Amino acid sequence: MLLLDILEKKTDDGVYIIAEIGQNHQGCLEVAKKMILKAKEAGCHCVKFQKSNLPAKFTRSALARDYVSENAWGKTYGEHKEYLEFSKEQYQELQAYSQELNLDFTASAMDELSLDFLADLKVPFIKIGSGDANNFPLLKKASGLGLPLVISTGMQTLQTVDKIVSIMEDAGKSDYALMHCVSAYPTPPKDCNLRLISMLKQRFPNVIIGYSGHELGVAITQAAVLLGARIVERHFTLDKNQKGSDHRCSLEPLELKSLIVAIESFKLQKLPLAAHEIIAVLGNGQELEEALRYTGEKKILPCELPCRNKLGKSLVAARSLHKGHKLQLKDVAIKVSEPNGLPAETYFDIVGKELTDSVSEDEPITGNMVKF
Ligand SMILES: CC(=O)N[C@H](C=O)[C@@H](O)[C@H](O)[C@H](O)COP(=O)(O)O
Ligand SMILES: C=C(OP(=O)(O)O)C(=O)O
Repeated sequence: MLLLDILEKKTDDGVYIIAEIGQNHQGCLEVAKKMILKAKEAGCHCVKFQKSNLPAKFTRSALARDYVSENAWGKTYGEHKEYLEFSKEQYQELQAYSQELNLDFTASAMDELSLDFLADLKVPFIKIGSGDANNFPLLKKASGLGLPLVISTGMQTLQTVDKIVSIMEDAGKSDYALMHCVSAYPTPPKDCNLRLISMLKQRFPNVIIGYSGHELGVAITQAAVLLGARIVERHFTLDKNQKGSDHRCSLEPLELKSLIVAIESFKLQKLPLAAHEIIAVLGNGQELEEALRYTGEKKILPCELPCRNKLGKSLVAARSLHKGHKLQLKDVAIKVSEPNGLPAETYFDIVGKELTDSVSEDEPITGNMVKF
């Protein structure tokens, strides 16, 4: 199945399934290849990795901070992330292997250099993860690459989602999808907020809506499809008990296969179903009911705050700036910063605002440094 056929609305049949290998390969190329093969055997259409250029994605102090966690692959967060990054040659090898298996191969671009990297690799589409959904310059650049985009919306407000759509519209882009997502690992069923899929479909009738899930099990993702999600992304693992932050909320091969078989059995032309019809189809479980309960507007949920604080993007100084300086866009970069600065969605709001304090290059621009 081609993602583009769904994005260009050439078919109203089929759900495109992405196995998010992410960093569950444990930094090992052979494990990554085995995962690609298992994803193919499970019936996926695409395998996805995460691509970062570390100094472009993180500030120096975010990379230097100690990473004390049972999931750490290094003493500092930078060493941990470096351990999990593949080189260009390794990407090429994984891409060639996926192509042999007739599987789409791509990654999320977690900074502007990684966008260039993936465009050079000629991936079939680029994923923008929730951590960059409020990174408006990255979205603008991505919208100009001539490649389809799949954009997640976890840990963001409705205002930010509206802005993503207006950036895409300004670029004349129609080959993109929005993924409903809640950035909590694992996401408790009551926070899955699945009805936001219907809200997104209504609000943006010309945009394909998908679901990137981080909950345990497969029933809630099946419900997402019955609500009309046309793209599904789930983290994938060979063994949930391995070391690593994402394994627990990932699907093992047999579970992923069972999800795909279930999705293939749905009569997509008859969708979307209402919440009570979904419960009738999938069975009456408390978790499903919680996930389908109407919770109102799209907002940043308390369960997403740990992820937003750890991996959300902030405004940082692109060069050292003095107190009294009036900020221009070229003064500001967007990175994961420790401590956090102003959230990335304020990027355009700070133009012309005066700094009340000096700030060094690569340090966060915080709210109390800017005269609003
Ligand atoms: C928001 C976002 O990027 N989330 C990603 C996709 O879901 C995750 O895979 C993170 O990369 C992962 O959880 C980070 O774990 P650690 O911090 O242990 O490397
Ligand atoms: C963070 C990512 O995705 P999501 O926000 O969909 O979990 C990603 O694809 O790297």
